[in-house]
Amino acid sequence: MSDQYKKLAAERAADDVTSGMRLGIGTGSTAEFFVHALARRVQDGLDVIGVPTSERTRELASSLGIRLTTLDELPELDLTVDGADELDPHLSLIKGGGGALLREKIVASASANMIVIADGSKEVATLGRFPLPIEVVPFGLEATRRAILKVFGDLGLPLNMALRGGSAQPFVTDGGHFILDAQLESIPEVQTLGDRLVAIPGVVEHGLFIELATKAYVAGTDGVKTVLPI
Ligand SMILES: O=C[C@H](O)[C@H](O)[C@H](O)COP(=O)(O)O
Repeated sequence: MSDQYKKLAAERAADDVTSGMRLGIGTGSTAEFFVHALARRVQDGLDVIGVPTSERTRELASSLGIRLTTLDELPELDLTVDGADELDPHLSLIKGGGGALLREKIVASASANMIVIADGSKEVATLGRFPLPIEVVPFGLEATRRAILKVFGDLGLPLNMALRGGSAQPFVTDGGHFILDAQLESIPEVQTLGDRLVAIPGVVEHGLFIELATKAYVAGTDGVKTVLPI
């Protein structure tokens, strides 16, 4: 069922794309529906150029005939369309469930607008039910882990964090980093937490996307609704 809603939201976002746009193209199962919808429009003559947010998305978009480039070639984009693991009424997001948060955040930050596409299960009043992905450099992992836990302790958050993939075979991101997933239950102060995390030297990025999304299409039994940040 949720696949059907992901597809509906993705197709609505594809309708917003106009010829000449420079597009950031997201990662994940919802973004894949967008790539397919966009490819159909490209086959019908839509002229766009895209910057993918992961190798996975690059392969899919390229195989479907979408013209691609890199952010170095095209450092300013008109619109990024991407999924999310959670979105709140301010359109603050948790992203990175698929491990692509770093490139996704760089691409979204280089875009004038960002549309989030999601099924209704991703909507929450307060972020935190979904484990927060934190991308870290492998060097000094244990020291970085302790520094992160210290931040959680200072902010009264649960000290509950796991290395994605496990220590025997950690998941490695496109950038060659590891991911720590923090089960925080509820994050009342997203900005404070984000600021404290990026101040830790071993932290590359975290999955909190704050003031990046300009609109969301959220699909459910009542169809697709447009959400603007409050
Ligand atoms: O790293 C992955 C991305 O942030 C995804 O956009 C996010 O995890 C949502 O993925 P999905 O659309 O598969 O639920």
